[in-house]
Amino acid sequence: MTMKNDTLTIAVLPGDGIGREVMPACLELVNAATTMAGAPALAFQTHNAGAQYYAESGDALPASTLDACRKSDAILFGAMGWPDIRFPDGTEIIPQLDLRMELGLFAGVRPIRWFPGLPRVLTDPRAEQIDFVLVREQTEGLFYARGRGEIRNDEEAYDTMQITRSGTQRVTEFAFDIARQRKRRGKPGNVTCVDKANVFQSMAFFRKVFDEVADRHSDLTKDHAYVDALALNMVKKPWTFDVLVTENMFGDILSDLAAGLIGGMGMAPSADIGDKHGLFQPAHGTAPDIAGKGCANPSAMFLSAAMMLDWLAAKFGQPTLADAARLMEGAVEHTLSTKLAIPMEYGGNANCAEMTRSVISSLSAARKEVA
Ligand SMILES: NC(=O)C1=CN([C@@H]2O[C@H](COP(=O)(O)OP(=O)(O)OC[C@H]3O[C@@H](n4cnc5c(N)ncnc54)[C@H](O)[C@@H]3O)[C@@H](O)[C@H]2O)C=CC1
Ligand SMILES: CC(C)CC(=O)C(=O)O
Ligand SMILES: [Mg+2]
Repeated sequence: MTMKNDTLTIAVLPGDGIGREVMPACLELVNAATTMAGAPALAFQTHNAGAQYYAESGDALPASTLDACRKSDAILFGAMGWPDIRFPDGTEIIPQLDLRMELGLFAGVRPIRWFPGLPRVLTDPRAEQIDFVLVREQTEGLFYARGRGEIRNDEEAYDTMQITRSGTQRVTEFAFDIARQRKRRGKPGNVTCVDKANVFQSMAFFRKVFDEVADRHSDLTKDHAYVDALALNMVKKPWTFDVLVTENMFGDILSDLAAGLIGGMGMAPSADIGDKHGLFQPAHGTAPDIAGKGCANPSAMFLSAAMMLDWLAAKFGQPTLADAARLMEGAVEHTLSTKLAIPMEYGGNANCAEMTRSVISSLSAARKEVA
């Protein structure tokens, strides 16, 4: 695909809570990195959505915002939701789930890797080798129940899990693609199907379709794990993981557990990818407990934006955008490994503004390392 003109349009949705704090920091860094890399200009267009906007306007995801997301080249998303702001039926305002459905963002890509300089949560020195990708199905699974669940009476409530052949095939194919890309960089080239096929028919079906897809990828290996044992091994030996693929709800839970392995949500980026669209957001939420204090770690937002630049580089054949992504990752790594700034999330003194300043000032060092 070629670019329509010289500029790529990025729909920016800061959202709520710390989403509004880490987003401006991120735009500053992306501007600095793309300029340094000589990459095409990105036009950021900010749009309203989220719980706070709902409280002001009565609309959580305006049609104009959704339309802008559809028309944009990529979407950069902070975080949305606020426990005290709810729809009249009591449900939480989480427009990101609507965006996933509306834009067909079926693959939640959640890489977890340890960065030199981070305090080790796990005592085993092999924890420094943690580097795996969790691929979460995002358009069905147990989240299918959203808006469909039923509290039948004061004694019973029901939610339904949906697993389809097409939904499982596409996310599994996606996971094998990632494993192949990683294998080229020396990783094992293995995909683990994470399920609960010993109990649920839906999960046995997920595993069956996974196996059919795996048979088409003889250059890669596969295995299976029940989600409970997988959770155990995620804590005991996460350095053995390569690519994991799983259902929506399991993926939601495991991705926060995975972030815990490297010390917190502030280092956990993610990408929501579909056939046409890509939305990039940290895996964390709006963090009401720290919002407004300026102390959020913006690194997950930075690393999510780097994933966006890589995705745009591949989509539009613009390698300088990938160069900018390497600069951003390198700058985060340099900041942490030299202890130029230690995020408050990790017991340091660097608030969001200080982390941002340090990462931007580390771009030059990252450029020397990349060269
Ligand atoms: N993708 C999204 O927009 C998501 C939205 N949410 C929404 O966010 C709200 C809060 O949810 P929680 O369950 O509290 O999850 P959360 O991810 O917002 O926070 C969990 C814990 O991690 C900490 N944390 C998260 N990001 C951090 C960062 N960048 N730097 C330092 N510490 C960080 C928070 O302070 C909190 O202690 C809810 O309304 C929820 O629905 C939750 C998860 C994802
Ligand atoms: C608010 C949630 C539904 C979203 C979430 O937790 C996530 O995307 O990880
Ligand atoms: Mg989550």
